[in-house]
Amino acid sequence: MRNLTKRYGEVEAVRGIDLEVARGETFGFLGPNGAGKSTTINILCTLVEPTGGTAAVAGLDVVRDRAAVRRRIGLVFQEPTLDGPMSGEQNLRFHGELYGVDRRTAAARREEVLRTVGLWERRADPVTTYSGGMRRRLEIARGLLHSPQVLFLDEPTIGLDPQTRASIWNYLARLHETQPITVFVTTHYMDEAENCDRIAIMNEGRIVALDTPEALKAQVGADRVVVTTDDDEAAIAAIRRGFGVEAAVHEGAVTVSVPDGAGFVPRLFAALTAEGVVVRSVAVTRPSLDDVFLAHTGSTLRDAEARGPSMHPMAMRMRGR
Ligand SMILES: Nc1ncnc2c1ncn2[C@@H]1O[C@H](COP(=O)(O)OP(=O)(O)OP(=O)(O)O)[C@@H](O)[C@H]1O
Repeated sequence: MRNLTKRYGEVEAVRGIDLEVARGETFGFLGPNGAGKSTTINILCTLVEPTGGTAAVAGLDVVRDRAAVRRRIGLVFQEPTLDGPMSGEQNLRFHGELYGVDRRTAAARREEVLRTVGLWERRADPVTTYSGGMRRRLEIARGLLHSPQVLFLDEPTIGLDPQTRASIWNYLARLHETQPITVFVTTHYMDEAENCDRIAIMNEGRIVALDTPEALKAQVGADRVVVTTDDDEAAIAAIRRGFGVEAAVHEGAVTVSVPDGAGFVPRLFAALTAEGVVVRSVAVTRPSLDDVFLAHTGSTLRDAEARGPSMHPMAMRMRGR
């Protein structure tokens, strides 16, 4: 994307995005409701034309080479778009015919994607008998059927229980082992964003943060080390002398902020023991992606999740077709 913009009348939904996602990358797209994520994905999927700037997917311009882009992408929406009375395999067969999947290889390809998402044994059962997680996995299988180079997932696990969400990410990880597919995913779940190679946080039409989850968390600042001792005053003095940092008692425990908590703990132990201070417990908390999100957008991911999904033009538009 190069200086990508999209304006809806007075609303500047996307305000000049520059972004490059590498082949084979799992890229997470986060942001509060109304940040412009869906608009951006809609442009990449050729469902919406940009007002300005350019975007290319798999090397092809999303405006000039629209049909070619469509053949190279797979889409998984929040809104279910499966045919319930048909079996899992029939759904895939139907989709394969729509997408012109080669008939000679179609059956083998169906088996491959159904095995990837763990639904091969249930392929003949009507989709109405599938659980929510199984349906979502079938949608992912369907998105993969025509061997896309880029898979777009718009909140693929919303409304699913934590175990099922984890299993879907397992399938996505397994997918990466077998094919060099690029995955572009929006999510409101912090733990899911952790699975991404890199994430971008969007706010008010702009990308406000872009890096690996680890690097983003490191930018937020220090780890917090919380230690309970038999003599907090002596501990605080020892930390000041030994490390030149100020510790303080919060909620009954000595608390200190340091850049590398895990590396600090053994040295802290040694210093306190040398001073005759007995350490009862030590805990290290690292900055979470929620802290990152909060720092950049002024709200937490959980706030964003609690507000729920707003209108999703991509799913609405596709259903309307
Ligand atoms: N078809 C449209 N017509 C007019 N305004 C729109 C349209 N689609 C999106 N917008 C506006 O553009 C802005 C960005 O919306 P968008 O749906 O891209 O955000 P989002 O980050 O995907 O949010 P959500 O997480 O709620 O889906 C919002 O102010 C929205 O109201």
